[in-house]
Order: sequence, then structure tokens, then C-alpha cells
Amino acid sequence: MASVLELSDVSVVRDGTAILDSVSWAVEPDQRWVVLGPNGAGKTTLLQIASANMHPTSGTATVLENTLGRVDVFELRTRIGFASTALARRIPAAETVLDAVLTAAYSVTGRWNEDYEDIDVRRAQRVLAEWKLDHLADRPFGRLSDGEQKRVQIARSVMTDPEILLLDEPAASLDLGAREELVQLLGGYASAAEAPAIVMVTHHVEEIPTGFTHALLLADGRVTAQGPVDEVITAERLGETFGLELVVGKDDGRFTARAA
Ligand SMILES: Nc1ncnc2c1ncn2[C@@H]1O[C@H](COP(=O)(O)OP(=O)(O)OP(=O)(O)O)[C@@H](O)[C@H]1O
Repeated sequence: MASVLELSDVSVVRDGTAILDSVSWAVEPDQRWVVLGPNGAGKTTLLQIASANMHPTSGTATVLENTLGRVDVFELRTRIGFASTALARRIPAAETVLDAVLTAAYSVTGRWNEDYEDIDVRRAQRVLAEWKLDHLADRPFGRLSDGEQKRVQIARSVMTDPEILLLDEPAASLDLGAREELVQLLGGYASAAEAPAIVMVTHHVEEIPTGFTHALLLADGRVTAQGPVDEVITAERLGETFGLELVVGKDDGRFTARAA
């Protein structure tokens, strides 16, 4: 089966600095990746490439078998699910939770005069139930808790049944209860055979859901390690990437890390 994402020697240069530097990486359909690295390492830039929102300065990026720079990215983006706080800011506060998810079918935020089919509405309702949001379907998006808003972002990004799902810090700013609820839901989703390939950026190994198979570590725009999650999320590899001595543990499928 073809890779859903393939970067070959990809660099992104801004203001004379390589914010991604010779990155080569492939994501297969049955893989779920976590991307970790210090602030400014280039994680969000990597997702911008993977979501076809940015082209490499040099090298080749192929997303769902389309080489960026040679294809109509508007059609391609409909096959990619992307959840980030920046995108969520575009959802009007008064929009109901159901509409915030439903409007993904037309790639818009803010319901206007689009004609939705019953099948779209039923799918939105099913997605809301999957992400434990069905009881909030009629609530305005702006009146949800942070944890609920994060789940709406993800529900919206899976509404169109994407072939690759990109999550930029889905658990950032959540309290312990909301984080654990989200990590568990993500773990269940990631473990399902029919789930798409997933790439999740996070700052904390505690946020890696069970069912995630691979990890990529970035520092200063360069890949410092990549491969099966248990080979990469280690004290040695993380320590090199973050530049400090760490103790890394794993319990019941979940990782922990602290300074040594
Ligand atoms: N358009 C741009 N022009 C110049 N520099 C940029 C641009 N976009 C990003 N950068 C710089 O590139 C580096 C990587 O940014 P990026 O947002 O990808 O990192 P990150 O790993 O996601 O960081 P964080 O963990 O803090 O969110 C940062 O130093 C950032 O300031």
C-alpha cells in the first residue's frame, strides 16, 4: 500500500534559516505517529507541509500520492483532516456544536445557506456521539469548556472521513480530567482498524494515547530520531532531543518523563 505521506529531503527556509532541515519521513496508512520536540523545533511547520498548506523550499513532499507543487491543493485538502487551535478560532462562537461539525462537509466555518443532505446530518450526529458530544449538539460552540471545544475540533476534522488525520497539540491547555478523557478517546479511535493514518504533535509524552505506533523527534528543524514508538520514546533519545537528562517510564501503555 502506498504511503499517505512521504517527505524526501524536505527543507523549509524562512529569513535565511532552515526551520525544517533535510527531513525524510514516510507515514503508512496503518500507522499512528506522535511528533515531539522542543519549542520552535519545526513541528507546526511539518504539519503545514503534511496538510498541503505549505510547500517545501527544497525536497519533495507527497501527500496522498500527490506531489505538492504539482497538484490542486484544494481538492487534496478535502481528503486531509486537520485539527488545530488556529483553525478552531475560525468557528463562530454562536455556531451550534452540530453545525460546527456539519460545516466541515463544505470546508466552511459558519453555517450559511449550504444545503446539507440527511446523510451528512446523520454522519455529524454519529461523529458527535463517538467524541461524547451528542448531549451538546445544540449548544453554541463558544459556550463549551476547553476540553469540549478540543473534542469538537477533532470531531470536525474526522467528519469528512479523511485519509490522514493531523492533530496539532490536541490536549494543550486541558486540565487533568479533560486531558485524560481526550487521550482515552484518541486511544480508542487510533486503535480501530478503520481509522485513518494519524500524525499528532504534542509537547508531553503523557499525552501519547495507547494505540500510537510510531514517533518522530525534531530539534532545530532536524529529525533526531524516528521509528516504532518504544524505540524512540526512550530516556536516551528524548534526552538528546530536549538537551537534558531524563527518566522515561511506561505503564499500562502510557509514557511518563521527568528530569533525572
Ligand atoms: N513564516 C516564518 N518566518 C520566519 N520564521 C518562522 C516562520 N514560521 C515559523 N518560523 C520559525 O520557525 C521555527 C519553527 O516554528 P514551528 O512553529 O514550526 O515550531 P514548533 O515546533 O511547532 O514550536 P512550538 O512547540 O513552540 O509550537 C520557530 O523558530 C519559528 O519562529
